[in-house]
Amino acid sequence: MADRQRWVIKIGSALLTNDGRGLDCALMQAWVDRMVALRERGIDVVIVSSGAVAEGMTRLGWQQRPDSVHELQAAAAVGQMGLVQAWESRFQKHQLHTAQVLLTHDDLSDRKRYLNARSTLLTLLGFGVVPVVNENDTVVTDEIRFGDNDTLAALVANLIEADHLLILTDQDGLFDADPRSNPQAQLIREAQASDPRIARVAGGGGLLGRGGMATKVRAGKLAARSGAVTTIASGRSPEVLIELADGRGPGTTLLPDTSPMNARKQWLAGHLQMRGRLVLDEGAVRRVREGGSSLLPVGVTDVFGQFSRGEMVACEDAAGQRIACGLVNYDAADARRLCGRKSGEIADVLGFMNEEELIHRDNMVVFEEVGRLMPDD
Ligand SMILES: Nc1ncnc2c1ncn2[C@@H]1O[C@H](COP(=O)(O)OP(=O)(O)O)[C@@H](O)[C@H]1O
Ligand SMILES: N[C@@H](CCC(=O)OP(=O)(O)O)C(=O)O
Repeated sequence: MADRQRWVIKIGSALLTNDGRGLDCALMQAWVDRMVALRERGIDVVIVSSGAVAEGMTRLGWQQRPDSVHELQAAAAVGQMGLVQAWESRFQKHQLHTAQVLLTHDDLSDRKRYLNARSTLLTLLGFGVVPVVNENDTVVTDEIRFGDNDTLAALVANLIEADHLLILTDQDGLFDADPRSNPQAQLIREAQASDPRIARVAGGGGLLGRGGMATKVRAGKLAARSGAVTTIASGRSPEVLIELADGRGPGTTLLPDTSPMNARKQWLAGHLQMRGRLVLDEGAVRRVREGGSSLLPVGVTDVFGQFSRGEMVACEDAAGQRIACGLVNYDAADARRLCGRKSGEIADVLGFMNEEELIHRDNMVVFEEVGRLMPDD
């Protein structure tokens, strides 16, 4: 859990559908081949795929995007079939499965549904499945929609605490003016996601998509809340996926204000409910507080509550004072069995081993570390 990265890759309608001429299956295959290469390098991928309306219009033989909401919803329902078929069959070539995940705004604003969506996505990734997310266009109305998939992708990046949000579009990145109308425009290579100047140069989009650059810049700002770095790049060259993984920087990079790790930890602390408590002995308290260490089972004396692997638990000292909280690598029953045991004994005690620590440092927030109070549980 601690050492694999998670990337959300958002692909816009114009790119995916050959500017509305139909799904570009050859380009999709090229992306899929690179996504499989990313997975082999330890990067799990969630795709946010636009294009349902555009593909639905092609399938229904419509030349003009309709104004009526019901016609748009009907087109999205038709086109969504094409999208999922196309993604599934491209991944099938690599013996991998995809999963369709259709979300609405309500799903992410209701706490219970938010946590359910989070668990489902993480479970899918754990099974080696590639989730393909889109807005559930058939049931949303204007008042309750995300509005564009750039925003949806950023919220998905928050949901799964992604390391990276990659927005693939039809331009090389964010320019200092819209390059469609200003051929002299210059590419902006890097900026703080919160910099108001980038919001000023980002304009609206083309005929098929919705948001243009304005929503992509806003998505970068949203994604930064949970520590994700955003890259806006051209999807016409699928090699950008590999270049990014190599640390080369195509397109425009939008950075969180604090370090990605700190932002992610603050997000975790503020957004996940605590499901249980671990009581730490003095040595573990010291190591977690002062030594910057992960929490090992040997330093845990008691476990309270029912929780699953990957859920948030509180860490307390013997007097009940909260020291930290974090995402736990073992469920409550296994954590109980591991109390006081050395990491080398985990496989003997449980018959398997996920990780040698109960909570990895990267998934742990120590109170002083982020200078804020923990959420209520
Ligand atoms: N400052 C800018 N830099 C680059 N592109 C811009 C800028 N302002 C507006 N745009 C427009 O945004 C478009 C991409 O957005 P959009 O059409 O919504 O794509 P997608 O379908 O990939 O979401 C570009 O084709 C471009 O015309
Ligand atoms: N849910 C819609 C998304 C529309 C949308 O945001 O498009 P885009 O700006 O191309 O990412 C669809 O699939 O058509």
